[in-house]
Amino acid sequence: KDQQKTPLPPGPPFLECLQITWRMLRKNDTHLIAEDLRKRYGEIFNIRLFSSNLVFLNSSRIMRKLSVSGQYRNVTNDRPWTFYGHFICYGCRNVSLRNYNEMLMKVRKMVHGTIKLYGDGIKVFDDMVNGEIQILQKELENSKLKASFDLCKALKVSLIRVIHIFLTNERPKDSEECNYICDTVEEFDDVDNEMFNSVLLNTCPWVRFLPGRGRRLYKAALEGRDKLNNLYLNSSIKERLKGHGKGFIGKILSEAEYANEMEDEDIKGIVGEMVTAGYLTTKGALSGFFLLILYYPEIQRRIQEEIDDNIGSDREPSLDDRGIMHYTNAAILECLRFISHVPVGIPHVTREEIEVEGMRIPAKTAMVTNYWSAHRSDKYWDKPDVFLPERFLDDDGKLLPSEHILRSQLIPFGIGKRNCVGESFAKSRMFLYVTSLLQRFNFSPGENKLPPSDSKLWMPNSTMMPAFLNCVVAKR
Ligand code: HEM
Repeated sequence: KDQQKTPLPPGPPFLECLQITWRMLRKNDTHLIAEDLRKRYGEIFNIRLFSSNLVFLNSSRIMRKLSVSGQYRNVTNDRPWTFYGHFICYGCRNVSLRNYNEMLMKVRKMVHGTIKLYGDGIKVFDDMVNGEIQILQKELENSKLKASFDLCKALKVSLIRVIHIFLTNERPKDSEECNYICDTVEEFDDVDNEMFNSVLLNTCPWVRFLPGRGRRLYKAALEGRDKLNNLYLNSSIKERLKGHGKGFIGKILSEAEYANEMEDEDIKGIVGEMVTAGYLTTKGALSGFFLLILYYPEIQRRIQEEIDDNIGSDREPSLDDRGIMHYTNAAILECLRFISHVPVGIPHVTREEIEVEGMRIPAKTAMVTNYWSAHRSDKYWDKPDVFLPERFLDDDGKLLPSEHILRSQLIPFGIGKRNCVGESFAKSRMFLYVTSLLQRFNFSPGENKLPPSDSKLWMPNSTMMPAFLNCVVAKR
């Protein structure tokens, strides 16, 4: 009786819910639909589908309240069932698709500890990434004769190489090995992404037994997964990497052996996830950043000025420089806000019924963390649809401190118990790539048309990135 008194969050009427769901399935632009609905219904709304509910959380305030505050956090951090998690990730044995329990906390702690960049010192990380950036720089230098260079493609190879070194602590031996690694990672990522978004397989898992698209996709995902496992976790590589205890795989294998709690499937799930999460998101972030500076040459010029004044041209940028590069940091933060690379995050699920701000969210309800609206709402941001790094600077041109109210609205990596474990890895690579490339090159639009500057107009995907990025690269 009491429950009936507390209403569900507001939302559109039943027929409109059906139309909305159909559009989400067809176009995958959940973030844009959700922003329209937020304007009508506010920070929490509900899309009702027969007996189930899909609740949208549309501001950092409400996401923080539900995932961080003690009253809620133990019951709002599970994940929904997905075909991908169940059939490809060995029954959700990676990090992102596990439910919130003691084992997840242990796995997160282990991954955090292993991913911790500065465990071996900033210098080791600088050297690893800078070595790869130098290879990319050489490629860019050779591109000067071409009228238009596909920067997306060059970044892709470079970032896959970084992930490979991060995992194994070894550089690819030669171009043949590098091509094989790139092909394997890309093949896995493409099919992984498609499968993650496949409505057909997520709603009707039995189609994997029938001839047709669903079965083909399922088989391709299994093949991609096994090829990746063979690349990184075959028995001789495991032996070698565990032996030197370096790189993510070496460290996690030693940790797992020590803790004696992880099975082969856990390691495979986690390593596969490091490849997809570690590569795709950062590729999206960097290609988005360089697209934006092609549209805003003034911003490119100001970053270069800051590099010239603080780092100069005689040495490579280092993570130690971050503290003095206020404008560059502001531009990176603004890029993360403006694009919202993972616009609707990974859904959370309630374990028990909860009441929040006079609304009831039943147990087992999927909650969509709508980062897009959190970053584009005019309630929290002045001119939200304008790319404006200055918004993160104070009157003296210094970066606003992280506890500043405006900075607390920016949550591209999520917050609370399920926040991104790769945040510092992603931010560090962004800083080094941006500063190292702008130190040596000017980027300008090429002859071909560019994708639109506003990610609102890009092809929607679970990780947003421009489809291509043709530009002219000139040595400074
Ligand atoms: C610009 C780059 C990146 C962005 C914008 C990003 C964003 C996110 C977001 C929004 C979430 C979901 C948070 C939630 O559910 O509340 C997440 C989770 C996660 N991210 Fe990232 N991420 C990035 C890079 C990375 C990297 C480089 C790695 C690994 C090397 C990584 C690994 C993960 C993992 C394992 C999770 C799941 C955490 C959990 O469920 O407990 N991410 N990320």
